[in-house]
Amino acid sequence: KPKNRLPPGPWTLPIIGSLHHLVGALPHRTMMALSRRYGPLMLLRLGEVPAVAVSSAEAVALVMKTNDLTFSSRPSIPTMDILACGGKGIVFAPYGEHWRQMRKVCIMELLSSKQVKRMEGIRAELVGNLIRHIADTASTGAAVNISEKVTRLSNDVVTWAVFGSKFAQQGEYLRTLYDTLALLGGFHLIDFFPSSRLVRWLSNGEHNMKRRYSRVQRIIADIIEGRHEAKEAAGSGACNTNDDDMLDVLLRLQQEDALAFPLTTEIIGTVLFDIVGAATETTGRLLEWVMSELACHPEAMAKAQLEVRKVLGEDHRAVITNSDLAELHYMRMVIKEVLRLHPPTPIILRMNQEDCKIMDYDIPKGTSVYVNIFAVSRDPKHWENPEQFKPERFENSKMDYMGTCSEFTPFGTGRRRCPGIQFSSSLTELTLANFLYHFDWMLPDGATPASFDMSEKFAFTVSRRYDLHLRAIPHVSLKSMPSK
Ligand code: HEM
Repeated sequence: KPKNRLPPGPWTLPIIGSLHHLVGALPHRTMMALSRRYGPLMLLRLGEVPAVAVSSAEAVALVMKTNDLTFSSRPSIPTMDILACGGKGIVFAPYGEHWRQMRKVCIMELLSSKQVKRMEGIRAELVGNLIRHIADTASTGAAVNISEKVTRLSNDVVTWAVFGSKFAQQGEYLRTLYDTLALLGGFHLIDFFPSSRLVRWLSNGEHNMKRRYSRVQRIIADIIEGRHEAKEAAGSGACNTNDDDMLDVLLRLQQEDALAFPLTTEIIGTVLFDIVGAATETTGRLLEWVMSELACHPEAMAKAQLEVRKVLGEDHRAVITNSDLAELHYMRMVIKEVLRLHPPTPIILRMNQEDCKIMDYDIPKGTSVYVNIFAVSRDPKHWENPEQFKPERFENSKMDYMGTCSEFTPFGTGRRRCPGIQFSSSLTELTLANFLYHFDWMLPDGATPASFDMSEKFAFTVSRRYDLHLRAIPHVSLKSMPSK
């Protein structure tokens, strides 16, 4: 067999390969810098694991569109495999019949337009609570920790969508989920030397992950048991499928037993973990970066505020709902520009199920593929002044984030594209419109846009390194804040 022609890559060391280029750095930025030197397809040897980094729109189109089916699996990584739970969920599951079934359930039942609509009143209530809380903080003259508030808001919305209103184990469930996700974002030697028994013996990454994940599954099993008991106590007359949260929907499908792969408690627990994990980290991060960029660009902030206040009227509207938002074109351009500069998941993980040739290079079956969408959406070949925050670049442009344009794919593209776009956009737009309508925002004392720290922290998603604190000055009279 002729020798494979592999993509070029940075110099390697014995045993650790290219790991020394990446350890301790922000991987999306380091990979971007390396790819500018070695090309849009770059071979990395992460310990004993061969990986290819994809860093241009042309390469994204070939990998995620032309060869979508070939590259629609996820790599097998020891700590991640524990969360994949033998392929029972969605996010980490390898491509196959089981994933296809769960993806269909996700799109048709859990994240359907009906479910997003069902959450409308709840979103408005939770955003209203936050606006009131910010107004209270503003009246004391203290700064608001935006990072913390938007993370909690997105947690509350998604847990409500999944489990209904507050449930007894919510605190414990979210704490364990966050611990598990934090562990996933960490560095584990075993992920780079999966065949080494010595590393497995020395490293505690897998052990810790198993312990935390089994706690998550136990809590879910308790919640499900409680739900069954409550249903029995309420009797059959209490069924109203219009009010079903995601757990109710899955339990109904379990009872109907019409799926090719019957839903077990473990499968339900895995899917719900995937959805809560995928939703909370990303939407909170996006809102955090939107407010950071606007605070550093007062002219864009003023323009967005003017638009919201003009479209919604200056008559001190108390509650803004999703149906009010259709005309907020500039605000949507701001969101796109932030997704371009700060995609919450800057690297998408894929794996090819077959040998494949891309740009004349061979990508052997089973290679881990790191699609660096961060590098792609800052590529000077496609973006003028790519490092500059300029929402106006989307003016008169048809470019959206639905995966049609390979140079801008913050939600991925192809078969594995994010199924939560509508869920996420409706919360992002509603929250931002309320923030802009009700308050003027200022950097905390002493900070200027030029000196403001915008450094990043990578842990699977990219957040601010330091929480964002802003001072809120109510724009409308406090009397017109959404009432309790
Ligand atoms: C700003 C918000 C969000 C961003 C930027 C984002 C981004 C992404 C990306 C890049 C992927 C991988 C796509 C690929 O492989 O091509 C993904 C997958 C996924 N996302 Fe999101 N996401 C967001 C919000 C959400 C929300 C709110 C939910 C659920 C309520 C969600 C559920 C999922 C699921 C289940 C997958 C796995 C899909 C699969 O593997 O088939 N995401 N997301």
